[in-house]
Amino acid sequence: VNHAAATGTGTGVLGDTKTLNTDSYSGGYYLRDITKPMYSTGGKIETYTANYGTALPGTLLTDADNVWTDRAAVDAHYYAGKTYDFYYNKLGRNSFDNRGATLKSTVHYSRNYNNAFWNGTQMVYGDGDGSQFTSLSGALDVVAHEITHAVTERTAGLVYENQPGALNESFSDVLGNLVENKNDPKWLLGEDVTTPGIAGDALRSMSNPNEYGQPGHMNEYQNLPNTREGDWGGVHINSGIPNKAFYNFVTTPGITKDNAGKIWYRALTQYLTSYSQFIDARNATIQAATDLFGANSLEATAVANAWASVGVG
Ligand SMILES: O=C(O)[C@H](CCc1ccccc1)CC1(C(=O)N[C@@H](Cc2c[nH]c3ccccc23)C(=O)O)CCCC1
Ligand SMILES: [Zn+2]
Repeated sequence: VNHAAATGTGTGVLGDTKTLNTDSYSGGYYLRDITKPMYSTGGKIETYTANYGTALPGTLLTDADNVWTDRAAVDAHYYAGKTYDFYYNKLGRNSFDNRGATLKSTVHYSRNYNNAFWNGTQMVYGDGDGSQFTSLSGALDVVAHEITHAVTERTAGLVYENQPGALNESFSDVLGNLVENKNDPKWLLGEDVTTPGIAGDALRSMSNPNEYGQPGHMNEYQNLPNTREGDWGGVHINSGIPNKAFYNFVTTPGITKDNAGKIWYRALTQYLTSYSQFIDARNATIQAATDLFGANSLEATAVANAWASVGVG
């Protein structure tokens, strides 16, 4: 029997019901989406389970009746599809390599694992310990954050240390929130999966980085050692500065989320390189805004002002 696209239903991490694109192959259903443009060159979205171990990718998930109850898997699969759709429809990019590469996710990585990551080949999600986190694939901004690391790796290649690393982190937070597209005035990151017992908190805030221990201005830049303990020079800490710059830009009257996303994406993919510093990101986003909207446009002016407001340029 050949592959045939099927539509299943599943329950997500937060208990919501979702429609899933699955593959009815050889009598069973596979957690494999073969409906996207990427499939014309063999690309698919596939979701696996590590069965609480650390061997990757683990086992491709199957189901007998196309009603899916593995909540972490349902959301990893559904949110990978949403992220693919955003990049394809809004930014004209066909998967992270722009050549329709398969998007592979693994859930139930290890035990009580309070984190998620892109390992250079695929997305990997822990289930959290139920206190610090719930299953991390339950947040669209987290899923899009991880997939954007893959995009950055294939384009600017910003090295994961010091200022380039903080830019790498920031582009993942920015695209993560743009893909999630919530009406969240605080532009939070990871709010759906952090501390399930506490409402209203998050991992990071782009509107007020200080709320979660991040600097929001160059005069608060944290010079940390380029070691694991130093978060590789504070890539998850100093990202608060470019995050705040983006927040100031996107909340400028007259600036739309779509146009802000196009500018940041064009800077990432056309102008930034491995060792770009914050000042280079300022220049790249001004250039991208100029390319797209003109030298004296509202966009170009607002970008310059946004970076100036965090002490860059
Ligand atoms: O993609 C990333 O930047 C993070 C990848 C972290 C990682 C890297 C290498 C191997 C393992 C894990 C994962 C995320 C992150 O920002 N992690 C932060 C914060 C964090 C999450 N869980 C933690 C547990 C302990 C300390 C910090 C954390 C970090 O690892 O710093 C991104 C969105 C949500 C989780
Ligand atoms: Zn990251």
